[in-house]
Amino acid sequence: MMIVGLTGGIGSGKTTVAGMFKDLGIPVYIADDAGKRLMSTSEEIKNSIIKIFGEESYHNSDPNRAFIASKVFKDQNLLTRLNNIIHPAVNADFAEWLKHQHSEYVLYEAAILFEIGRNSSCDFSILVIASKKLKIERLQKRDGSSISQIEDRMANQWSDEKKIPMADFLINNDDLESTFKRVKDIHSKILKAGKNS
Ligand SMILES: CC(C)(COP(=O)(O)OP(=O)(O)OC[C@H]1O[C@@H](n2cnc3c(N)ncnc32)[C@H](O)[C@@H]1O)[C@@H](O)C(=O)NCCC(=O)NCCS
Ligand SMILES: Nc1ncnc2c1ncn2[C@@H]1O[C@H](COP(=O)(O)OP(=O)(O)OP(=O)(O)O)[C@@H](O)[C@H]1O
Repeated sequence: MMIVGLTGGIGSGKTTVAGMFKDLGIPVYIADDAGKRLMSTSEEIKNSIIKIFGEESYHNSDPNRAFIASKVFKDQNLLTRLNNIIHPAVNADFAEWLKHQHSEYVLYEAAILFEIGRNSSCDFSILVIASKKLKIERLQKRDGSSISQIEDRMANQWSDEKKIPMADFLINNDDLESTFKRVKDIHSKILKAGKNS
């Protein structure tokens, strides 16, 4: 089964795009959601996080995400340590999930893909982009985030300029109608590539 990686900077619209593939019948694995779930259910992850960030990082079994975010997006070394705890657990969870899927291909959606070399285990990669102005507007509307909170996260992700040449398919997520057209176009190209291989 083919694995298609879907990524994009914060607020680019990757979850919105993933939903469009889901509507076309494609199984979608959302790595950010899996990471969140595993942080709340795995004692091993919880203990490793508390070791680094202290007791304030959890309230019982609930991670204090705002507290952890306030630390890691200001300190690359701490973010790498957090990634090193969560990513192997997400990879194992994805491998297990994949065993139960029956489709020509599945979509693996993640905030960081190229940054951690995860694209090398994908058959194709899709990058969602939008202008910085649009991303900030959408995030402020969705989360009420401040510009500095958004910029801290952007600083920990590669720029679109760096990622664009690495992606097999690009989606410029301006308006939903043209994005859905592009999704259908990419979907048929992936299906065709699968038939020809
Ligand atoms: C730091 C945490 C607790 C903040 O939680 P919060 O609910 O505020 O954010 P959420 O997880 O919904 O992510 C929102 C956006 O932040 C950015 N972001 C999240 N993790 C990362 C990361 N490791 N590197 C760069 N940007 C990131 C992305 O643009 C993402 O879409 C959380 O993001 C986290 O645990 N991140 C590290 C693990 C990870 O890489 N997760 C993503 C793929 S598994
Ligand atoms: N083409 C679009 N037109 C208008 N609003 C959009 C469009 N695409 C996405 N949005 C809105 O912008 C916000 C961000 O989109 P979405 O959550 O899909 O982005 P994301 O890349 O997954 O974000 P994050 O990086 O925070 O996980 C959402 O509220 C979504 O409904």
